[in-house]
This record gives sequence, C-alpha cells and structure tokens, in this order.
Amino acid sequence: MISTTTTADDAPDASTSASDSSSVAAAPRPQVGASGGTDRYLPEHPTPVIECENVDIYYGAFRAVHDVSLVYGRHEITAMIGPSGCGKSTVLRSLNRMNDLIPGARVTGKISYHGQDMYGSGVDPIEVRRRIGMVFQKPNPFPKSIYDNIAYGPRVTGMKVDSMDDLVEEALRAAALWDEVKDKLKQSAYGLSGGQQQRLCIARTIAVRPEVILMDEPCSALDPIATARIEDLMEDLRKDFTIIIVTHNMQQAARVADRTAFFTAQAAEGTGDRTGQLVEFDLTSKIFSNPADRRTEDYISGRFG
Ligand SMILES: Nc1ncnc2c1ncn2[C@@H]1O[C@H](COP(=O)(O)OP(=O)(O)OP(=O)(O)O)[C@@H](O)[C@H]1O
Repeated sequence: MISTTTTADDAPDASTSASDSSSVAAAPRPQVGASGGTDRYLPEHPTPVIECENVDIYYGAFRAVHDVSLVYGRHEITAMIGPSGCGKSTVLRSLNRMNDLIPGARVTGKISYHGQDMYGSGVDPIEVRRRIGMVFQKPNPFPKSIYDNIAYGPRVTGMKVDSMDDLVEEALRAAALWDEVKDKLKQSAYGLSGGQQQRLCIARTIAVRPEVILMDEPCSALDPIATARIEDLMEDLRKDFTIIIVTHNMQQAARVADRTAFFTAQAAEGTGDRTGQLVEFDLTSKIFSNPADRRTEDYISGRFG
C-alpha cells in the first residue's frame, strides 16, 4: 500500500522536449516462454506493478491523451514510443503523479500501483514519487557535491539509514559510477561529464529505494558511448527495479525494452485537437517484427512520424 504520510518533496521539475527519431532494424529480444538474447523468460502477460485503465489526461480543457489501458510489468523494461506530441511524456508523468505539479493537468480513469488507486483520496503524491522515481531528459544534478546529491533524498525524506557512506556507495555502484567518482565524492557534481551526470541522477533516484524508475528520454542529451553505458545500466537495473522509458529512438527501444507501447496522435472529431492514443502494446520483438496494426508498421518502417 502507498502510505499517506507526508515527507519533503525532493522531486525535480518535469521537463520535456523533442529529440531525433530514426528507423529501426529489429533487434533480438526474449520470446514468450523461450530464452532470448538476454537469457530471460518473459511471461505472456506482464505481472502488473502499475496499471492504467481507460486513462484520459487533460491540460485544462485540452484532452492530450485518450483511453489508455496498459500494464507495466514487474522487473521488465517497458518502452513508450511514438511521434512527437502523441502524449508519451504526459502518460509517463501521470505514472508517479508528476503531472500534479503542472497547473491544469488532470487524470481521469484509473492508474493503480499494486492494485491501489494512485490518485485515490489519502494517497500522498510525495510518497508515490519516492516509490516511483524519475530520471529526466537532461541530467539535472543539484549544485552540490557528488556525495550530497546522493545523500539529499534519503535525508529530506527522513529515511532510516545505518551508514550514509554505505548508502552513497551502494547507489553509485548500482548506477555503475562508483569506480569513476570514489576519489572525488566531495567535488561538485557539475564537474562530471553529461553521461556521468545522468548516471549520478540515476544513482540519486536509486538512493531512496524506489521500486519503479521512470525515464523520460534519458539518453537524448548524451553521445553514443554515454548512451550505450546507460543502456547497459538499464539491463542491470532491471534485476532490482521496474523500468519504464520514453524514447524517440526506436533502435533504443528495440535494444532495451521487453515490451513496447506504440502511441500516435489523432485529430479528435469536432475540436480537431490532436489527442494521443495507444495503438498497440506487445513484446518488443513482436512490435518490431510483426506489428498487429498498420499504423505501428508505418511508424517503425519510417513511412510516417
Ligand atoms: N504542460 C503542458 N501544458 C499544456 N499542454 C501540454 C503540456 N505538456 C504537453 N502538452 C501537450 O500535450 C500533448 C502531448 O505532449 P507530450 O509532451 O506528452 O507528447 P510526447 O509524445 O511526449 O512528445 P515529444 O515526443 O515531442 O516529447 C501535446 O499536444 C503537448 O502540446
């Protein structure tokens, strides 16, 4: 259950912007009931951690997303892809109530976390964001030392910690950054490269021991080498966390995701507003090799979007 106690809000501000999309060659992914490239077995249906049922999301009177029903599976990486403006980031931000911070944003339908209505009365959105952490497009370390970036969340949320030093090391190791920074923990996080800063932000998210990590285009500001490191890291993190990623990069979705949700935006009757909708959700291997919907096929083959 999500507790209703109030803790300090250490969530950074939401941000979105576009990045390049590209066509994709299908990458080998695990198949249902068979060991795939990562030696993993995937159940036919994901074991729900977060579930959306008939979700609409509005900004004021504008309905940005319509009728999304989607299950995010435990210890899986789920990618959300689709053309710019189809509502991927809007949906992502609704999964830990980050949209609450946007004036006029509102969610209808049901989003549940382990079966509990995340938007139910008495649910503390700050506790939701501790359980369901978020990593943003641009690395956004605090203007503090590397150590204090990690220690900040546990401190302000009043986490019981036996040894902060151990926790900092554990989080930095989990984010594959420890070896690079262990001798300069007291130095400013701003002295790190962009890729290191993004891994620091992942370590900062991990430090408050979330169950789910949301990633909003986490590699779009990074070069290919830094991107590859984050993708490798995601593969490692999946053992302990559930990961949901928004990406414009279809090759990235094909490389990292177990399951993929394809969204598109369609003009609504009457208003002409372009409203995002979920077209198809399936195993990534299926989405990229044999999609059920023509719109998905057109998008992944570069014919539209
Ligand atoms: N804070 C906001 N206020 C009002 N409208 C918004 C806000 N954020 C997003 N929108 C609108 O909601 C729709 C979906 O936007 P969103 O950013 O979720 O799409 P996206 O698929 O993530 O796009 P991109 O890939 O370009 O980041 C768009 O029409 C956008 O203009």
